Amino acid sequence: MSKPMRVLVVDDNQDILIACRLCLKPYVADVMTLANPTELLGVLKVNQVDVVLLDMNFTRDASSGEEGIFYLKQILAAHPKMPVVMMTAYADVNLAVKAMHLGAKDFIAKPWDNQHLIDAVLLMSDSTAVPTNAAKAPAHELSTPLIGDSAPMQAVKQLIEKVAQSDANVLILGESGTGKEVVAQHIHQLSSRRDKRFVGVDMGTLPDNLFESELFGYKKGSFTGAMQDSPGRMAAADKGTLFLDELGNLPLPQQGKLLSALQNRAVTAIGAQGPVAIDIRLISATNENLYHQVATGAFRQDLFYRINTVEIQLPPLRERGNDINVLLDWYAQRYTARYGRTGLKIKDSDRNWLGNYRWPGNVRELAHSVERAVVLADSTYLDFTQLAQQSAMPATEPHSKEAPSDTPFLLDYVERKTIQQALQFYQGNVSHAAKALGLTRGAMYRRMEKYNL
Ligand SMILES: Nc1ncnc2c1ncn2[C@@H]1O[C@H](COP(=O)(O)OP(=O)(O)OP(=O)(O)O)[C@@H](O)[C@H]1O
Repeated sequence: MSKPMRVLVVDDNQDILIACRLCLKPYVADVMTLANPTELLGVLKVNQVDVVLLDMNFTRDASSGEEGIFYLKQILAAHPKMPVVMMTAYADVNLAVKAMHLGAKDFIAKPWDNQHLIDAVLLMSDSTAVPTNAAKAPAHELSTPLIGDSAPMQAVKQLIEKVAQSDANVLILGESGTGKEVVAQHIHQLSSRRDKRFVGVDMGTLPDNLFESELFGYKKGSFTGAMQDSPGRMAAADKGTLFLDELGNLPLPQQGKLLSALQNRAVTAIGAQGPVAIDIRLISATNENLYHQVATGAFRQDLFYRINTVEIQLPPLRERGNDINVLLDWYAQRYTARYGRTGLKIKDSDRNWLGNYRWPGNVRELAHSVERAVVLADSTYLDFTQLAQQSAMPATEPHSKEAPSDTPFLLDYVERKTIQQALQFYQGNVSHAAKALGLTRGAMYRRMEKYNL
């Protein structure tokens, strides 16, 4: 965390206020909550607030988002530099875009992914430099170590070290949760660009209509609500590293625009007179089969060649042998310390089956499972009972029309099964499955975490 922050959450739903408080408390100095937005300016007057999380709708059943826009304008009129993050339902994304054009720094779709919420808030401590949540200030310490010395991970680490010495474009492939972003950060930190920015962009959640303004930037007055110049994320990464996550989801028209910026090594902001040169190291990642996409025409071959000078394939966790054990210990230590439960141990019998478990969600799933096992632990051992029960559930039951009568939580059962089937249908592609289910990727991950998928 860069500095202790004081966050104000404004939402008329008490459950949301509590959930935000619980989620953010360990990471910030204070989380204030406010159910009545009419008191907002008064609260801001008498309290030091570093970030405001603002709901878009306050009146019961309202969905226009106009209230959120109204209060956003009020905040920015009185505190022009206040970072405001809008909280919006999935269907409100267009409104959220409008809010960002009016000066909001970011938006979070409800239901949110906890890590996304935490990241969005923490990155606001640096929000004056770059317009949105994807820029990370130069850091000399790696935020996450790359745990694991199995043979496939040793090969990956060697490749990381080699490639870090050059400016070659890198494509990282691997299933969801295998650590693609962690690897990208390591490459940056080991490279000569380490003192400059690592700017990450999640292409999977970037709305199509924000692509150009977010990546290439815009000039003040170039469209309604463009109240100040915004450099865009490519320019923000100048001399540093640009990390394009979930690149496989990029629609073809945007692929063309990206390719031309990469070819010309220059970007033209919306409303600008001409291009500005950029010097970036590009790292891309996807869990899509890009070779297949190129073959079917869904991904441009020329763009593919440009981004994959060097390719790093991350093995799934189930193929990393003893790394599972090492990661179990590493995360156990981390979470027992975080929850004040040091001294808890992992039973040998649990280690055995966890070592053979398939870990479809890879390291992300392992980390969440250990955190939950710490929270549920009795006085001696981490409690993996929930994971054991869920992993024993049948993967699919295509011919069974009804849930078993002894299923304790019918809704959860049906939801889990539907998500599982969607994931299977899309061969583990979280973005596609989420889209088919009408969920954001964040909401999808939340459910995958809940059901240990
Ligand atoms: N080798 C590792 N050691 C420690 N933690 C790891 C490792 N690999 C991944 N993680 C942790 O697992 C989680 C998922 O990692 P990351 O976001 O990098 O995966 P990803 O492959 O980019 O996932 P997605 O494709 O879903 O975006 C993060 O919390 C990360 O810190």
